[in-house]
Amino acid sequence: MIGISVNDLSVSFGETKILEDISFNVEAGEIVTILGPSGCGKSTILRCIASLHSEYKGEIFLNETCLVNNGKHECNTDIGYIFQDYALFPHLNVKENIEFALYKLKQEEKQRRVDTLLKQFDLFDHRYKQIHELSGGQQQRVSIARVLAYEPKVLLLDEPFSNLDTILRNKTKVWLKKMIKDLGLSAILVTHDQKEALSMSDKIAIINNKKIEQFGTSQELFEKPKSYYVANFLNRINRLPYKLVEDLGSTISLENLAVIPIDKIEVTADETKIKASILDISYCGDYYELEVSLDDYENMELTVKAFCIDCLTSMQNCFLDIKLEDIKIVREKV
Ligand SMILES: Nc1ncnc2c1ncn2[C@@H]1O[C@H](COP(=O)(O)OP(=O)(O)OP(=O)(O)O)[C@@H](O)[C@H]1O
Repeated sequence: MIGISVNDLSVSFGETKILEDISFNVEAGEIVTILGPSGCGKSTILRCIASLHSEYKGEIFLNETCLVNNGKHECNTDIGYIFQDYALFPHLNVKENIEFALYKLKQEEKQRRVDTLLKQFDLFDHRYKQIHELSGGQQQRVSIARVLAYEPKVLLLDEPFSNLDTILRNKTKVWLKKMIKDLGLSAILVTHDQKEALSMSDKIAIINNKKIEQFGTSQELFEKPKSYYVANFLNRINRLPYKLVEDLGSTISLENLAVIPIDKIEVTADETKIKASILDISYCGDYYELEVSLDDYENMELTVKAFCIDCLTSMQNCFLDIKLEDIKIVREKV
């Protein structure tokens, strides 16, 4: 199995610096997700690892082997790159797309490998179809099968679910994660979808302002975010007033912020709790989302979830139960 090390990777396009001193490791067999907003440089990291972009500072290792940063685009067959738009060959059918990179193999071995993949990816009955005759989900399966055909040890996945609808997306996530683990591959997934990152990854790197703001297991980042940016990226949170935290019996220094996930605030009829005015109620199916303002804390506005509206004393006011143990203290800036 192959692990990946990215050490002090910096990339500029012209005068504009996109990435600065990016370092992280993917242990053999791990799935690591790079998470960040559009344009923050996620795909650029993958492109550097795949040697599709070679003008960078820093070093990238596959196990002990340094990918030589010599300005040349060299194809490394240990690495499989699954593109956001699938990048299939439109003039070839499904089978021809999958066998494209296997030209060095003997016909018999090529046939065996392609047939196995066609069956494994549920594409056997579609093997002679042209790419435009396939659904988005089928095209995506062809793009993954085509890469797995040459048996890479490392998979780079650039937003592989972005063209799929919600149902297919969820099914494909489970399937792809199992396949990566079963084959013992190391994988780097790029996404801007926090739920996808949390459910797919062993570890997550969150990019902010050219750098990795936090790197760790999904659980670490979700439960112990270092900064407001990380907390806000992974979960829906409210910032709480300093005075409220003090009134609950704790203290907080001025360089820190107190935050709480929106679903950790309980809406109650208990008048001894924190009084809030209701600004808006939205029906969200299995819960209601309330926009409220805190009457005793400079009318700071919060978003909270209520699971029924019978619990509201009126449609104008409600009371909020906020527990100290649910409050996270994060740094405003790392
Ligand atoms: N070849 C290039 N020349 C100039 N600028 C580029 C080039 N490739 C990427 N960029 C710029 O670098 C930045 C990072 O691009 P990149 O595609 O890595 O972002 P991303 O985080 O993957 O975005 P998205 O989530 O929208 O796909 C963007 O501002 C982009 O415009």
